[in-house]
Parts: sequence; structure tokens; C-alpha cells
Amino acid sequence: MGTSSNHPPVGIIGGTGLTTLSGLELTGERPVNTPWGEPSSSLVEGLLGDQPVVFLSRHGNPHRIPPHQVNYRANLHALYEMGVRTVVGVNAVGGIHADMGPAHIVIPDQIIDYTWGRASTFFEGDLEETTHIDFTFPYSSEARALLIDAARAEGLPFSDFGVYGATQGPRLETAAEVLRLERDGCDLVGMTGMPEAALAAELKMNYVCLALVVNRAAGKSDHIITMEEIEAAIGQGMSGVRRILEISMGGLGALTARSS
Ligand SMILES: CSC[C@H]1O[C@H](OP(=O)(O)O)[C@H](O)[C@@H]1O
Ligand code: HPA
Repeated sequence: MGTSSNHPPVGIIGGTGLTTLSGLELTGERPVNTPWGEPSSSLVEGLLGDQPVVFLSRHGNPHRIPPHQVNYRANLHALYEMGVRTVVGVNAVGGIHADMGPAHIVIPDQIIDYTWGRASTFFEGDLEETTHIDFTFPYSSEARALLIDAARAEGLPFSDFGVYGATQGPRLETAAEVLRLERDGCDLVGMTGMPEAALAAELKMNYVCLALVVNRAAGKSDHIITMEEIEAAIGQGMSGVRRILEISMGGLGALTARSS
């Protein structure tokens, strides 16, 4: 067994195509419960290099929870209780920007939230005061820089910018909806980026999105979207995502908690 750094564990929330994290030297696995209910999966503890990691599968393992039914509050709270202060959310996305085709990696810098009806805050119920967190920059700039450096070092096809449009799902979008997202300034579309990012911010955790484009968004190619093309893009691109995680992990572990 390898030796562990003294850094707190980094949380990795794996999405479509990343239900388990190969390369993790396992140190434990436990089911947990939280005041917000059960997380999507048990929490898998291990080492990536010498960095402690806690891995959680957003859609469960096996993949069975649709995006609008993920218990995002339980997921983030469970990671927080394990000592995690920096979280990487790995997401499969549709590419809207012309340069963001299948197997392209994106480290986005902004979000627009189109989801509805999801439990999206920890600040509700019997409160002593209302709380409005700042969310100007939803992703940690330090964590983004580490992922960008790793993608560059590996020579992977990637973009260091992008607006993630979070839709409700579970259906994919219409072509007109994607045109609207594009007019709004979205470069990517996915179904799970929110409220995950906002809940991490409420807990003062650093949060960063590592997105793999698995299809061109609806209407942006000459064909409809198929699961076959999505699986092919995952097969082509997820190894790069894993490499970025491996390379950046020590730096992510060294980050201090979000200041605002
Ligand atoms: C057609 S795949 C859609 C599915 O994949 C993405 O999940 P995740 O962000 O967890 O990787 C997307 O948000 C949908 O849930
Ligand atoms: O085209 C998409 N739309 C929404 N979510 C997605 N997740 C992967 N591809 C897509």
C-alpha cells in the first residue's frame, strides 16, 4: 500500500461513463446516510498517487438514478462529512460550441441553470436567518487551473472555457432548445451540473467541473443523438479524463477551502 499525503481527501463525483474509478488504490468503502437522505452510492475511499480520494457515483452503481432524481444534497453533504473540501464533478455533456465535438474535454468557467423542482439548497426549513451565497464564479479558479495544466501536459484536446447549461432531463433537448441555449451563451449542455455546484458553494467547498463531450447537442449535427455515439465518445475520451484526475490530484488536495 502507498503512503498517503497529509492533505484532506479530494471528492470525485463520477457521472455517465465514470461509475467506478480505475487506478484508485482502495482503502475502504462505506455506505453512509446524511440528514438529507442517502447519497447515490457508497463512498469509495482510496489513493490516487499519494492523494486521498473519496469517489461517489452520481447516478449510482450500477447507473440507475436519472439526473432529476439524484439526491445532490446527500451527495455533497456525505463528501463534506468525510472531510472533503475540494470536489471534481465529472460530467458527460453535449457540445454546442463548434469546437466542442465528441471526445473533446472542457473545463468550463460558468453555468446557466435551467433546472426546476430540484432540492437545490441547504438553507431552508427552520432557519435563524436567510442566507444568500455569492455565486459569481461557480467554479474554483485554482482547481480549474490545475485541471487545465494537466490537460495541456497530456496533450489532450481540450478547451479552458465554456458555459455549462444545466437542463432538467432526462430527455435530451430539442434543436430549438439548443439554439436558445446557444443564444444565451451556453457552450455545453448537461443535466447534472446544477444544483451540484451551488450546493458545494453553500458548504464552502472548492468545486470544479471536468466535462467530456459525448455528442454534438441536438440539431448541431446531421443526425439524431444515439447511445451508440455517446458510448463511443466515452470509450475514446474517458481515459484522458482519468489522466487529468491522476495528474492534478496532489494539487487539488493542497487547496484550502473556498473563501466566499
Ligand atoms: C445521454 S447521457 C445523459 C446523462 O449524462 C450526463 O450525466 P453526468 O453529468 O452525470 O455525466 C447528463 O447530465 C445526463 O445525466
Ligand atoms: O446533449 C446532451 N444534452 C444534455 N445532457 C447531455 N449529456 C450528454 N449529452 C447531453
